[in-house]
Amino acid sequence: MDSILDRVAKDCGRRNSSIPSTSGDIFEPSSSSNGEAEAKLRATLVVWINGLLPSLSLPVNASDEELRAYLVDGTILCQLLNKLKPGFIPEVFGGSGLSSSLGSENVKRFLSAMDKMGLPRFQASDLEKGSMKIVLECLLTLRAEFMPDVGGYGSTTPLSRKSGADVAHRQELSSTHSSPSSTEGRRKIGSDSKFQRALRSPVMAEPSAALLHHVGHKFHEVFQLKQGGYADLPPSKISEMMKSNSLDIAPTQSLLSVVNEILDESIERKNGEIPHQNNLFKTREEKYQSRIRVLEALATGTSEETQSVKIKMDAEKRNEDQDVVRLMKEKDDHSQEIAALKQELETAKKAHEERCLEMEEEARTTQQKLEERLKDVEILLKESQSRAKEIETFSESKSLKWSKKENVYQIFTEFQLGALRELKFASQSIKQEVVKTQRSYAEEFNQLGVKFRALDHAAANYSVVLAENRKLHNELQELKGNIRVYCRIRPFLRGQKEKQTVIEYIGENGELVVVNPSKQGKEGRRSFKFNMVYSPASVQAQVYSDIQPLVQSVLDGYNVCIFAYGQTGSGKTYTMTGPDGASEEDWGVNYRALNDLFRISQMRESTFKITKDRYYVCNIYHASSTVFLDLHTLGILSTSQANGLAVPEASMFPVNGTADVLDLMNTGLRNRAKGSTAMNERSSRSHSIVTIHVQGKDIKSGSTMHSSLHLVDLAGSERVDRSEVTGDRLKEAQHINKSLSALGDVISALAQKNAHIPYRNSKLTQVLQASLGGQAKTLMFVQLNPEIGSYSETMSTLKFAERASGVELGAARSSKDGRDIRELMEQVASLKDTIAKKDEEIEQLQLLKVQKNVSPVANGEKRSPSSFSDADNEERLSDMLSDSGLSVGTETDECAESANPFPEGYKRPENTNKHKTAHKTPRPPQKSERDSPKASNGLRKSISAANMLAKSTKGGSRWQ
Ligand SMILES: Nc1ncnc2c1ncn2[C@@H]1O[C@H](COP(=O)(O)OP(=O)(O)OP(=O)(O)O)[C@@H](O)[C@H]1O
Repeated sequence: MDSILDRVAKDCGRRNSSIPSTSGDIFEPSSSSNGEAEAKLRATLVVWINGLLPSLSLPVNASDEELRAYLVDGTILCQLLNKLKPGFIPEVFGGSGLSSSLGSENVKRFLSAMDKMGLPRFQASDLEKGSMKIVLECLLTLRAEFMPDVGGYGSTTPLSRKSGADVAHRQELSSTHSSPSSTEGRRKIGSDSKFQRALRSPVMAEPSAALLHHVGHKFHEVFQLKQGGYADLPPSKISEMMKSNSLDIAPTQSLLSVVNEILDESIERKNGEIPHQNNLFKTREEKYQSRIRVLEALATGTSEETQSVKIKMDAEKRNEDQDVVRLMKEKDDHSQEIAALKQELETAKKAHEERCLEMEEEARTTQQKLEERLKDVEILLKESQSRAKEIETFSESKSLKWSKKENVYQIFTEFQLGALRELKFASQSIKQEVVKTQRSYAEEFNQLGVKFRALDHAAANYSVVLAENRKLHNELQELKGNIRVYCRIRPFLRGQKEKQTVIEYIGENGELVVVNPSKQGKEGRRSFKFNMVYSPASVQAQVYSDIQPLVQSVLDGYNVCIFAYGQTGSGKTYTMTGPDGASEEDWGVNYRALNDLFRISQMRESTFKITKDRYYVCNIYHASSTVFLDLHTLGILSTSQANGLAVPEASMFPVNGTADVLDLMNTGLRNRAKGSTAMNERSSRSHSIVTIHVQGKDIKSGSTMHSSLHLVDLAGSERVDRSEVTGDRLKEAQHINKSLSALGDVISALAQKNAHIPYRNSKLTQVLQASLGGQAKTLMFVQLNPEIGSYSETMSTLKFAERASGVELGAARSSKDGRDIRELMEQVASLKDTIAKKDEEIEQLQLLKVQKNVSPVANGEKRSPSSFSDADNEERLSDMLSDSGLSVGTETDECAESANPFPEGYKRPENTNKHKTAHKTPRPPQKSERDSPKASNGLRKSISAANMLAKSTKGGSRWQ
């Protein structure tokens, strides 16, 4: 079967001379060759394609192969179709270098689109290498489909003159009519146009005109009146048409065209639904074709032939009628089917419309939401934009700031780098210097090491030398027998408001600086140096630990005297005894010393036997009365007595331990006179002397030892104006001061090494004579009150102490290990000398006496020895004995001044006369004295002289 193109080409060729062309380009009379026609056709198509896709600018005279080359990848085909029917092929592969697979995919899509539209198509292989005719035919069909005005195979209006917009407009119209609501209309239009096309086709152009002319427009009327498609014609109409002989006289071509159109429409309608009918139609088409050919032959053939043909045709016509009936029936069936389908379509359409409405509603809501969201987003966007602007501004200012800072830092860094360079330079030079210094330092260090070693050696030597010095100094002190002076400063008392002190400095080596509050600068300062100075913070144990060796030396046979001196309230009793009701910790020197003596004597028991421990307490009141615990006779005896006692033996009590001593001491303390002054609430109004007398024997050597320990707490000196005392208390104070000044005189005399030491000026000095003038170890506690108000007393106390520290007593001597014999020997020797001197003096006295006895006679005032008063005699004798080293205890006028010198509860000794006599009686000569004939002789002489004198006055002697 010839293709449309062939037919067109043939028709063109057949009629090009007789039938003038009313159409456009391709139907113009050709040069009789198919090639030219094809070329024209191609050109027309190319122009059309270029019109739709101007960007392509395909060459108009492109050959088959050239066109193939353009179209082979299907891109242009798909684009063309999309142009005609937008979005019909959703995805088109394109671009240069498109792969063949994608190209073939494009072609496939184009072909399937053609199938969908029910348009004839070519095979993919045709495009690749087959006949381009089929391809061009297909494109022509496509053009005709979308551009009916132009026509399928030709156009009255050249395509190139039609704008793309017109085409698009038509397409739009077409698509508008193709909406579901106007499907029918579209079909009608489509059918109508096809029919019109068939009528207008070049094939039909001339015959149809002729036919119309010959058949009196019948056929034309039939088909012109037709509205809608052939399928829509009612069966009655069709049978009417079939029966009418208008068809018989209708030109073959017209019939053929109509049949073709009907078939096309049928195919169109049934496409996809009844594929097998296509074949049927095709067969039928062929049949008609043959019939047409027969009819044509008839038109030109003989009458016989016509007859036979007519018969044949009648038969065929009958068959055809039958076919028509059958077809009509089929058509009815199909109509019913179509109605059902229409109904179905309606329902589907309704459902679809509902769904559309729903979807529209949904879309509206979604749109609203989206709009709201959009608004929100817009607001957000605005905010973000403003924020972004802000940030931008801020960041700009920041960056400006940072850049400024950067500049500053840069300058600073540069400056620092410069400084660093300088520093590096400096550090290098310093390093060099350091290295130099290190070297020199190392050298110096070595030298220093050498020097240090030498210094260390010297220091070691120095400490040795220092220790030796100290030892030597002590030994010298010992040898010199200086009175040791320990100064103790009382702390401020509780409740004392004024706490300004006169003590400025306390040195470790006994230095003390006192400042005068009324004087400024150097003048107001006075420094002193003693063996020891105790600060107010010092405690009893510490103080005692320093004097302990002294106490121990008592058991080595030394006489020791410790006495406390100071103004009233300066802490003498505190140091010597301790505070009232003292605990063991607060015990004073007295308790601790006694305790030690007993402890050490017990420890030495195996080597040294203590044969006699004696203890007595002596209170000197008003410096005139002496109270002994046993109320025995009172008297101050010679310090030269072998037992070293200055009081009679009768006053001694044996003690066996500390407890006994404590009892005795407490009794003594109770008996001690006390009174309250403005300076001290519990002022001691008497001197208190505690004496321990020790006698012992060395078990090995058999040598004997006797020694004594005096612990003296003097009554306080006081300025009566400050102590505000009156009456008896004033007298008391005056006496105390007197006895203390007597002590001061003795100390001064001793310090100045006077020949005459006025021991006898007071009882106190007489009692202490052995310790102050003898070869005893003597220690004085100088007590100070640090108050500013006591400055003058403090100064006089310190001056006194200074004088005392200068007193040299000579080396202390122990009575142990025969020393007493040596001492006695020496004593004897000196006594011998003294006695010799005294003998002479006595002789002189006797001479004097004789002269006196003679002179009264001569003067007429003869006076007997008995005419000397007791006092005169005692005085003279005492002086004589004192000068000769002997002392006689006398009860001076001071004693008489005291109305009742005994403390309460004590009675004056009964044997007053005896007492008086006794203490005026010279003591019996000692054994050593008796042993020495010369001494005893001299002594006897002196004693006899004394006795003689005594007898002349009182006639009694203690040593009788
Ligand atoms: N070192 C000290 N530590 C604490 N208190 C002290 C010290 N020395 C003295 N005292 C206190 O000072 C006051 C006076 O002391 P104390 O009676 O011993 O003086 P004194 O010199 O004996 O006086 P007086 O001569 O009038 O008898 C007392 O209350 C005593 O307890």
